[in-house]
Amino acid sequence: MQTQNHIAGRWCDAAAGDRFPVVDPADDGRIAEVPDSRAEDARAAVDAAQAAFAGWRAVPAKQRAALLKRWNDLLLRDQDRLGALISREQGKPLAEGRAEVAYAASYIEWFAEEATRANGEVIPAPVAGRRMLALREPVGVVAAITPWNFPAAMIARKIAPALAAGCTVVAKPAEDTPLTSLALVELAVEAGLPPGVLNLVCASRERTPEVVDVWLADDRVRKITFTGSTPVGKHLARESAATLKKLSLELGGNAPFIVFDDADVDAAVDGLMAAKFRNGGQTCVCPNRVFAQAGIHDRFVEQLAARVSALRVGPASRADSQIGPMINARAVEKIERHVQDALARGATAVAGGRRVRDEIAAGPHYFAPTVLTGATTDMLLWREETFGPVVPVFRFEREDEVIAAANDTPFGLAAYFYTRDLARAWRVADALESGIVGLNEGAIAAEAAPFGGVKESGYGREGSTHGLDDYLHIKYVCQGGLS
Ligand SMILES: NC(=O)c1ccc[n+]([C@@H]2O[C@H](COP(=O)([O-])OP(=O)(O)OC[C@H]3O[C@@H](n4cnc5c(N)ncnc54)[C@H](O)[C@@H]3O)[C@@H](O)[C@H]2O)c1
Ligand SMILES: O=C[C@H](O)CS(=O)(=O)O
Repeated sequence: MQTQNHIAGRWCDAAAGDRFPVVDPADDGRIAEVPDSRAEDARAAVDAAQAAFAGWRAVPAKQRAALLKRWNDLLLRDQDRLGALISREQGKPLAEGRAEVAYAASYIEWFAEEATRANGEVIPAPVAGRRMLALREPVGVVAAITPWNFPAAMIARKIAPALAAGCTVVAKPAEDTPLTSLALVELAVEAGLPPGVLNLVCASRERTPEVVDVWLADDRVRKITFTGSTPVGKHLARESAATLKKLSLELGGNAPFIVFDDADVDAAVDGLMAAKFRNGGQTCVCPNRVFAQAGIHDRFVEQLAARVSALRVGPASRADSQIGPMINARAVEKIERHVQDALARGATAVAGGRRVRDEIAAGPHYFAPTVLTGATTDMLLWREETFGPVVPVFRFEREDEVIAAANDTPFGLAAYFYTRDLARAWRVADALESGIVGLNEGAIAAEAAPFGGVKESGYGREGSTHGLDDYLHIKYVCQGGLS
């Protein structure tokens, strides 16, 4: 298990020698300790990335692609080991941990292919004697800051396009889940990544601002790519303005999930189960508010409650666990606060509604998969992202009413709706204010898709052919004297 920073091609402790613990959310048991970095370590990482940039950008794209392909193959070779590590430090069921490794690898494979397609343009000159070109060039040193909920996939979908574009990287994983990122960097080194191209520093929650503030202020860092909460995203946008860095912000969500009277209700329940309970609801694109039209509301709730009540809660060490522990005490406290607030304001729990602690779910961070009916817009879970296994159901009558409700949030990451009316499908897809729309589908994540939000869910796109653009800028070259 790799437990040191990686800077300039060397595995090393923090300069001050401090370390912090990484714990298993299933029981708060200590897994390992990793460096608790400070400003000195952050600067050393930028020094290394800057020193490596000229050489890395000069490597032919096909060679960069070959290295990424080797990295992809190594993740798949070690899928069981990495999946178990993800589940151990993040808590998700083992099957989800393994699936996340494949998901992370799919981004690396995708950008290995995209690396060789960063084509420029020759532009027809409007006047004689000139040759005009648009070149796509790597932006330079990229700082990547990632969350705990998908510790492999989130960092892979940042590092892969950055390296594909010819950028070099300094990265800081979430304090709750650094071990997965360290393991991925270890495999990148095994794949042949040159020293300084990819540098990773770990930091505790307390030391993270000190590390990231160095990167924000350093004008050698030309881009920040961040996935996490909207408040932190806004902080990074403010603080990076002084050196005008390029930004990609994948932030919080508050996804609506709408089921119309004309929907296939069975399919809608299947779609909600897939979208909502992946990673125990700790996913930025999880439905956070479910709207059921009056005609199918009761049938939909009855079917949903039965499915949710049957979900098995337990640690990743049990093969039959479907809902793992939440990441930490703060997460469970927020979920409990949302549920208790909703119940106090008139909601009814038709499934779950409380913490779980039994002989199987023996740790302190479990919450029962929950369905609340009678949800109203004065509840905390209306305006805040619960980030847990809680489904509040709001009843509605008309299409215009539910569109207004769905859009009544500062967030705009994902939205879902189920209908079999073709005209309604396009009316609603057009009207929803989100970067991602699931139409009769709850499982929308894929490396080929442009993933990102609007409004206060951020900007920039990860994955797809658009994902490389965030790591490139366009240089216009005009050659004269040719007539
Ligand atoms: N849009 C997406 O793709 C996406 C994906 C995953 C999570 N998220 C969002 O992230 C949130 C949950 O994840 P989280 O709790 O890890 O988010 P978070 O914002 O607390 O942390 C994300 C990262 O930012 C770092 N960070 C925290 N405070 C910082 C500061 N002051 N300066 C610099 N860095 C700081 C953390 O150490 C971590 O590495 C949710 O809102 C979720 O919706 C969004
Ligand atoms: O939590 C946020 C992730 O981006 C979700 S997904 O795995 O990309 O769908």
